Amino acid sequence: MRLHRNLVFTVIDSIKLIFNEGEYADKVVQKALKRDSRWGARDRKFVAETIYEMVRWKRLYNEIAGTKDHYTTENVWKNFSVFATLKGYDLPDWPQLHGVPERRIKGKFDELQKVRVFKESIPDWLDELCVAELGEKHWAKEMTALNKQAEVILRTNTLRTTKDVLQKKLAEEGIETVAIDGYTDALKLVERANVFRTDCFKSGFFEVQDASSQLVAEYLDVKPGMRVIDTCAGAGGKTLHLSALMENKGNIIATDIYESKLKKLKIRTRRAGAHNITTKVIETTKVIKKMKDTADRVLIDAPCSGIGVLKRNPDSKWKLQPEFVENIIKTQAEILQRYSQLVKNGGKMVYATCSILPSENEKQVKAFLKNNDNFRIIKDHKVSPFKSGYDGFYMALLERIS
Ligand SMILES: C[S@@+](CC[C@H](N)C(=O)[O-])C[C@H]1O[C@@H](n2cnc3c(N)ncnc32)[C@H](O)[C@@H]1O
Repeated sequence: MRLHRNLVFTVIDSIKLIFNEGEYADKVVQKALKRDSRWGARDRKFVAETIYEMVRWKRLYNEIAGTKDHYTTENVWKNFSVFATLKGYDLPDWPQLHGVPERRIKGKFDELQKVRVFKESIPDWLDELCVAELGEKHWAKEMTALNKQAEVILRTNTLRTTKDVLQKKLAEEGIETVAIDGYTDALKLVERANVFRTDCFKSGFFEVQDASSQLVAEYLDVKPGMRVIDTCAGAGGKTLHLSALMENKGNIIATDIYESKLKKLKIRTRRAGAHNITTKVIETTKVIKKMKDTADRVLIDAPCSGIGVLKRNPDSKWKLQPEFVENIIKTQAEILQRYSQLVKNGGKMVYATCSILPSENEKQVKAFLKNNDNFRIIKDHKVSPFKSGYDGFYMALLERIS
């Protein structure tokens, strides 16, 4: 396999932005892909996947290359040479790649496979936390799954089209997809492509949304005509899904503490043709108080550690801090308590996270039920990245009974 100069230089520049400037990997990848409009699908795949691989395997590559956390251009090239050697690329005769110790790299890689924190390329504290929460055997499987590359999954917007029509139209635009068993509206891309450039996207025929995430809105058991409050709506991935499930009838109030996120939701709402969504920024507790006891359904897609989506956001491994996880667990308990008050008697609520830690999931629900005997749990569902092949998620369906 050959390496192409302009693609590799794009990767090197991107890695410096992520590691030295703290920029988000997904944003950097998006920017990198815009660098040269002549790049074909294979070039784009190389750039995106190499950036993600170098972020994902940062600790392992650092250990092999002997590089530390400050990424001088020289160190980034060293890490890249580890990547290229392990992936079996022929190293070209470029000055930056002179004297790469290929045999030593392979030997060190084999040696490090015995130590999980290097083998899986993960910070010590995160490994310890997950072992404590899940047990070593379970965590080892999840970690391996979370280090795989994320696939691109679309959710058909049934307000605009059907899954079959979408599949045909995307094929006409050169994008092959397959349906996935058990996920009603999902289509999986056979090969990575820039779906945002398609006419299908511009026409609002789909949203990009992981398969596991597509289970959450369905779990809420909404019906057309209901009053639904999506409390942590963000940019509205699940709000839009709720709107489609409600066939554009009824009323969805999408709230968040960040106006900027709700602004993005408004843009997406227009493209999707969703007419039953209004947005409300939670500036004070009054916003919530006014809506007390009014909702048929409440979705709490709570802020979380994001450990279930490390596959999609490998840079979170390096950005996440133990204090953040501790604090977010407290926030989740508060949010669950506060927003449960929106549910009217006989109404239902889903508490969901994209984490696989029991302390963010079933333990939160258990503690909530202990303090709120006016709610009962109907069911819950843990989505394991290892078993499903998609993101890790948790969802619990609760009902207000008095
Ligand atoms: C997991 S994300 C939501 C993702 C979104 N539901 C989607 O499907 O695209 C959690 C959201 O909760 C918001 N948030 C954090 N604290 C909050 C609070 N106290 N009340 C409401 N929203 C909050 C964050 O801004 C973030 O957008």
